[in-house]
Amino acid sequence: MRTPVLAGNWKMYLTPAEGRQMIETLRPLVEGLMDREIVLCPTYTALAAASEAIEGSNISIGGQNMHPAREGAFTGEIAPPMLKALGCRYVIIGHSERRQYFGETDATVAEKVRAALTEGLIPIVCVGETLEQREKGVTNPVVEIQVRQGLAGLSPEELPGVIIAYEPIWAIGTGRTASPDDAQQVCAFIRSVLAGLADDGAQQTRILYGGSVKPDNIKELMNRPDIDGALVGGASLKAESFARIVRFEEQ
Ligand SMILES: O=C[C@H](O)COP(=O)(O)O
Repeated sequence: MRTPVLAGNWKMYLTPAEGRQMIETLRPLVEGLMDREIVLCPTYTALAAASEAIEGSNISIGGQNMHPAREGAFTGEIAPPMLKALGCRYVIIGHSERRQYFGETDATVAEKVRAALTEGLIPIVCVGETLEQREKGVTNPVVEIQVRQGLAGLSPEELPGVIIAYEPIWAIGTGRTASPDDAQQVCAFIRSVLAGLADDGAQQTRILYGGSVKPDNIKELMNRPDIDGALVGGASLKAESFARIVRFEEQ
């Protein structure tokens, strides 16, 4: 039995005050839901306010990225122990926006995954194909390379400590969601790739879907056997819509 994960990625939105307000509104709407993990990933500057605002609740926080080193002369970067010190339990690694705009590769993803696990952070590792790759019919090989290289060097025992987020790039922020069946197909394929790395571990590893997840499609997505939750962008900025997603409630 895999515990569902509903994670909100605020990207470069919400100031500390706006983030705090969002969490204060969210808390009563998701209170008592202990059978799922509820995660918010604010900007670095909103992490401290979010950390205070979630205290005593069933909501956790995570970083959107981090540097793999524990410290060093890396202007503008944030180290894993700094995320930990702010109360983060999770960290998103290799989001397609990081890969597209900031030159992240499967090799840097692998380095960061290792650093996150060493620090006791749960990495949410993002993979997914472009529209061009989907149209060429190469989704599976593209995703397989990202999974294998991004998780390179992990032992079979470490695998269940990682969360994979399948996010087709063409579905991010476009309002165009992969159909639940298409998303299920790729998530099942990812699980088969994981099974090659760790037989039992693959059954325990959570695989999320991301890309225009909304209250009106979450239920259908969660009905699929290999989709264990969602990584939500736009719809996680408002407490009401994120709460509906967390509760698997259609509008
Ligand atoms: O990290 C979240 C994804 O990029 C999905 O974003 P979206 O829900 O706005 O499409």
